Amino acid sequence: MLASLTDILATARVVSIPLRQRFRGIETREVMLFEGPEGWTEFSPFVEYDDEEAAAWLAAALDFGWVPTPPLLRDSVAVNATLPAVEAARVADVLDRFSGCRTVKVKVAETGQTLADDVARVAAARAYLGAEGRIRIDANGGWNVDEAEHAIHSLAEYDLEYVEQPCASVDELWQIRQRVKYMGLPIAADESVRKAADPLLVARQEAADLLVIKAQPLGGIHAALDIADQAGLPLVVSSALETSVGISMGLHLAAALPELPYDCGLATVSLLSLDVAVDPLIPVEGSIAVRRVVPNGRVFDDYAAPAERDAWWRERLTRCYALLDV
Ligand SMILES: O=C(O)CCC(=O)C1=CC=C[C@@H](O)[C@@H]1C(=O)O
Ligand SMILES: [Mg+2]
Repeated sequence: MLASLTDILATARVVSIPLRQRFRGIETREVMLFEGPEGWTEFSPFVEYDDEEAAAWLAAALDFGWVPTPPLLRDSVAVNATLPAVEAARVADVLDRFSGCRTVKVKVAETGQTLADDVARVAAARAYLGAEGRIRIDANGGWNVDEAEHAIHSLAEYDLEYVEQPCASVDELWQIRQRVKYMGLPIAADESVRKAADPLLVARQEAADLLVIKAQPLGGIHAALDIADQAGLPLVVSSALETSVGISMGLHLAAALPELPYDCGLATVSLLSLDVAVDPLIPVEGSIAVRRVVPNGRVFDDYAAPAERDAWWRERLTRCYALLDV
């Protein structure tokens, strides 16, 4: 038995934090935070996720709050800027918030937008970064194989580091990987890892060149390290749009990986209009120090979720806890 439900609920707080701009279809991020013997931890599955999917996020929160973290191999992690699907004219404004990041991940294939919007956004990111910067794109599975091939051809002139989840299924990823192999452009899997019944299938099928791993969806730092070890592919650690408490979990995962060849997607506190931490985990000269954070009690009060949302999260946590083997 790791933690009792009573202990978890005793310190639990739910906050509702406005985003600076819309990201993955939301404008407010609701998260639940609680404190274990190892420190503060975060449980923040997106609200539309069902209990079965959310239970892995709870396992992660308990792992970070109640189990000592594995040995750390680095004390800071180089991170990328994350550029939501904003119009090209706003790109510089958004990227100014990511101090010193040499890599930008650009969201593409947003519902309601066109390939021309993506080209304009990626071009603006390249103009901002100059020739030395790295650009990766993330389509969140929004293209079919033909659309992905066409889009990749249109965007390749901006010199892409890799393409994250261009298509939704493992089979489609395999196909697009074959089609663009001649370009030397790596394909990364994200949803095919974190939302899959078998997170290792994409690696076994050779449908990706690298994997994006996220601590909360994969059941925590220890579970993610296990998956990383078995996958045998290069890895990028990325966030789940958490507060600094959840980002700290991701940083500890990144710091424990034997190899870390890419900048990590852990700078997303900069997408929030405020953070819960006294000293937020935001990049300084392109890197974030690996440390735990302590929430600011004033944020708990000023940004407390409304009573009915607080009750919803407590009920959700209780149902997810019942699904865990603790
Ligand atoms: O990887 C990054 O640069 C930041 C994290 C990020 O992009 C995401 C966080 C949360 C939800 C996802 O839709 C999204 C992603 O697809 O990787
Ligand atoms: Mg992604």
